[in-house]
Amino acid sequence: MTQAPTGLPPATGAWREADPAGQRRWFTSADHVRLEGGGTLPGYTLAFETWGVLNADRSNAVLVLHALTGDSHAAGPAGPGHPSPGWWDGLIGPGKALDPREHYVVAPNVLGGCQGSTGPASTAPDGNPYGSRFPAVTIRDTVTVEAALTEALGIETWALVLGGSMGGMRALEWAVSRPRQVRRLLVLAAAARAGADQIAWARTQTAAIRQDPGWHGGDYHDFPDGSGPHTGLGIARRIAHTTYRSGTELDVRFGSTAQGDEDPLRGGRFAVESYLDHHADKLVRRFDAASYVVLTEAMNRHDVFRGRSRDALQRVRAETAVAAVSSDRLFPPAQQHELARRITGNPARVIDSPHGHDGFLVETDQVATIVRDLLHRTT
Ligand SMILES: CC(=O)SCCNC(=O)CCNC(=O)[C@H](O)C(C)(C)COP(=O)(O)OP(=O)(O)OC[C@H]1O[C@@H](n2cnc3c(N)ncnc32)[C@H](O)[C@@H]1OP(=O)(O)O
Ligand SMILES: N[C@@H](CCO)C(=O)O
Repeated sequence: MTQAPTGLPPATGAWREADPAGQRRWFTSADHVRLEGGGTLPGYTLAFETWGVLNADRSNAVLVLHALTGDSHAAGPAGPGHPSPGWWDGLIGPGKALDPREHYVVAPNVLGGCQGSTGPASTAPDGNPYGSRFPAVTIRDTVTVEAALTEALGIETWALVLGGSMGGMRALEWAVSRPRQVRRLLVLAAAARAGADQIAWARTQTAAIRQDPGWHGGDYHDFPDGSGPHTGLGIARRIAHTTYRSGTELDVRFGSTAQGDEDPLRGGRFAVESYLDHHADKLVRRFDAASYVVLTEAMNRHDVFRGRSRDALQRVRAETAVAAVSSDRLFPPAQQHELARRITGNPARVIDSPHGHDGFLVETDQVATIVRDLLHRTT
């Protein structure tokens, strides 16, 4: 119950051991957190998974940060609490770019999430779900609580911090706000701040959730019938998933083909509609709509320059790589080239992929090459 996973005593907080069959553990802090937007949390829990062992001089720790609907299960097979295999299984494991025989890999579930960390569906101190009372969080807030987990794990400096999309925002914020703690940095498919186009797509999604009669102002978590804004969340996912893939990919894969023996002339679906329905159904089964809103809005507020000088990126001390996906229409490569130039003076690496924004999840071989190159650079 109070044993730190590395065998090290936690500086603050308490550890709770995991699913008996899984690797997931929880770090709980009773520290009161003051959030950037003015809200507060009277303590919090972060779920996380680890692979490998922290070495004697604590120099081999790697922080892996997930995207919007990801979780702490970055690697390994599906199992209890994890209906899918790890989302970066191609990157983490023996013989892979992040090898647990060499690295101590840590993957926390984000604050505000719904896969073990404190979020709107969690129980507040009064015994009821936070629901609409869950405060607004920012990417900086997520880093603040991850820094507490870092300290509790006995890690002073990360050998590498990496992530894509929202994970890339978190990684960048780590390197800007805590430059001495990040020796290497990999930002994939993310930008220094959210742009109007990303905020606009996000707004359409959060509006779909909030307009669902099941939303009830965000207070639906304890309805005994399990009802909630499931339709709105499904619509949000359909919109989002379209932005996560390229138009060319969708055209090549699906064209205007009908789904199975359905007839679009008689109310049946096109194959691409069925594909989006499938992704919507899958997300609704595994994700909380209020977490989706909280985290989407955290991404909208991402801005490493807020309250800092225009030279904020000059704070980064890490050996840095920024990577773009060639067909990303949500975070277009121009954003990563600009970010890379401002940190390193060079353009971003480009992952050649037809899969759009999701390329950072799909093209693990190319991501692995970038990780290996970065790890082997001398600093
Ligand atoms: C359960 C968890 O905890 S997962 C948490 C971590 N997940 C994430 O971070 C990201 C969430 N997932 C995703 O974004 C994407 O699914 C990715 C990027 C991981 C996978 O991308 P890809 O491998 O390219 O998969 P793709 O987009 O082609 O989708 C494949 C699915 O669509 C289904 N599909 C394909 N065509 C159709 C169709 N015409 N009609 C219905 N379904 C279809 C496939 O059967 C497959 O289903 P399955 O995933 O249930 O096996
Ligand atoms: N498809 C991924 C990436 C989003 O940026 C997710 O759902 O988390």
